[in-house]
Amino acid sequence: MEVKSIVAGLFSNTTTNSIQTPKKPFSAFFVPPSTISSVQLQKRFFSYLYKVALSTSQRVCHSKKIRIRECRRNLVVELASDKDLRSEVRRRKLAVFVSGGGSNFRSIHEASLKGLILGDVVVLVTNKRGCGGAEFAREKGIPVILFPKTKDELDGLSPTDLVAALREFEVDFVLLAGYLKLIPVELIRAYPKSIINIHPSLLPAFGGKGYYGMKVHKAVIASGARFSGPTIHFVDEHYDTGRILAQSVVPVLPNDTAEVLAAKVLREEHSLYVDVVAALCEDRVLWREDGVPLIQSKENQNEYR
Ligand SMILES: Nc1nc2c(c(=O)[nH]1)N[C@@H](CN(C=O)c1ccc(C(=O)N[C@@H](CCC(=O)O)C(=O)O)cc1)CN2
Ligand SMILES: NCC(=O)N[C@@H]1O[C@H](COP(=O)([O-])[O-])[C@@H](O)[C@H]1O
Repeated sequence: MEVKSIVAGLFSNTTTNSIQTPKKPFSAFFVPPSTISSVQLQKRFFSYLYKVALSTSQRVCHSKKIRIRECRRNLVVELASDKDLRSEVRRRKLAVFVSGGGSNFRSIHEASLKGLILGDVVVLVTNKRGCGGAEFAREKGIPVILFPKTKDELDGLSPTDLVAALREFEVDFVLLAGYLKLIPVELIRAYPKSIINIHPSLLPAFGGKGYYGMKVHKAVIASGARFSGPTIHFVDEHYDTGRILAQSVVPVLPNDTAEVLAAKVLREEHSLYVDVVAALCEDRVLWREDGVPLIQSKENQNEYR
């Protein structure tokens, strides 16, 4: 029998929307408060419960851990999988790559500060030291790295040095957000299934070399497409050909200009990117056997999208 049902049995008939208290105390352990102090009683109760749960968990649910915490004068016994405990205790470290204003970067940073993302932006990477994203990072005390090294940016890092720098920052995930240079194979090999990019169209349409920024939205309008929207995908060696992870749809209206469409898509990007990064940091991205990545619902572990 799974530990959860044993533990639930301890709290049968109690309402689930309040801190649970035992309905049928253990006669062997439940000594009327008049005999011993309530603190001693609680300690004895916790100890018993922990032994029961632990022994059962060792027999039945090796992947589960018992987390017993005292809530006011009552006991709440919860089951947490290794994954829950790990994701609960370890915030992920994020590197964001930008080339422009950085509104997606700002949105992710603010979501992190609000606790919507179980991770923190620990470094910003850009090919344009004066861009809006880099300025914002400096204002927030986030280190800025220049990449790549070019004739305009002699201080830029080489691919090898970039990988070393990201390792130094203990980066777990790399998020491209308006970065306009090709990510080198050295970084892709160093961070397998850990680099994602947001693109402002429904890939595979309107993607690839030459498709960035307003060029994308102008092409969508000119094509007569009735829908557009952002795509978040894993990054491989080529532009916009990595595995698609998430998309969101935006209607293209007959009198939409490229600028109007860009604004609608960008708004959708901010929401989608925060949701996807939150899933990444909570280990809710899983890979289907045919190689398609799926996002597990936070509310229902049996639902994916
Ligand atoms: N290895 C990868 N690197 C990058 C990817 C990727 O999927 N794999 N995505 C891009 C972002 N992007 C689309 O989402 C993109 C960015 C830039 C270009 C492009 O054509 N760039 C021009 C140069 C533009 C400039 O320097 O101003 C070019 O290469 O000629 C296409 C798609 C980020 N990196
Ligand atoms: N192909 C890459 C590309 O076009 N990326 C796009 O650049 C913009 C960056 O905005 P931001 O700097 O405000 O986040 C975003 O719309 C993003 O989808």
